[in-house]
Amino acid sequence: VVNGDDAVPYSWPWQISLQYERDGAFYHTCGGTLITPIWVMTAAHCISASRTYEVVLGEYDMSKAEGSEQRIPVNPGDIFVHPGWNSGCVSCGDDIALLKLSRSAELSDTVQLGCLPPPDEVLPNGYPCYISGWGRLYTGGPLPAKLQQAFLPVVDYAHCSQPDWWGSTVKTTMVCAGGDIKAGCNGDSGGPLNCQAPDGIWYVHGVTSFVSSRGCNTLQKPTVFTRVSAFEAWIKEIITNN
Ligand SMILES: CC(C)c1ccc(NC(=O)[C@@H]2CCCN2C(=O)[C@H](CCCC[NH3+])NC(=O)C(F)(F)F)cc1
Repeated sequence: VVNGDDAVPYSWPWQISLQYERDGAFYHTCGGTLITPIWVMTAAHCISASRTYEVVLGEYDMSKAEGSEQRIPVNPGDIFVHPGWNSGCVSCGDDIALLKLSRSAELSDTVQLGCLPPPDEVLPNGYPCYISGWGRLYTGGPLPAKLQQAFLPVVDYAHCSQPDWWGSTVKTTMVCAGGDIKAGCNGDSGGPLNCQAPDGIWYVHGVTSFVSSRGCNTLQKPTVFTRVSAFEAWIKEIITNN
């Protein structure tokens, strides 16, 4: 997250860290959202068939064990990438995947479920949301130890698809947010775009998908998220049938 700040510890308790194994150790590669005690939603582009994954819940400061962490392996056969995903075309959309954990997470003050928005709900321009993640602090920069967050207002499709913004690269199955000095960055992929409804409930409206290859916080290139409300039938189908 570029130009964000340290989140209040465990204030986004559905945020997870997706980690892959290399030489016996695990490394953060993407964010994700716990949507049921045993299912995690992340981005399809975070998944490589050849890797072994683990989900870390109840994480805050990656540099120390704080006692709330739960490390749960993901079995390779329990990774469901959206059938429409094309790894050579992030702008084609469908950048969403579901991971079934090898055991249920224990819910607590530090580990909670993220709520899915009403199906097909599209937020208006300027709606206040927050991105959270352990992605780079600036383009090409380091990963933070502590979970970061940044205020990222929605940029509606009419604005986001303008020629000098994302043009035809953005689709209506995506949500844009930001476009100024705050942005997601590499490593935030798969994480949530958190938006509070008038009744005070937080909903996860986006799965962090892409930023400009010219730099994470490029003006008029808002962070682009998979629009969760466009995929609720698929999410329900996968969870119901597996
Ligand atoms: C023009 C369109 C097809 C297009 C749009 C944006 C990009 N962006 C990028 O390639 C930048 C540079 C590093 C990774 N990255 C990204 O945007 C990657 C997704 C890459 C998927 C493609 N392999 N996502 C992220 O870094 C993010 F924002 F989710 F945290 C690439 C292509």
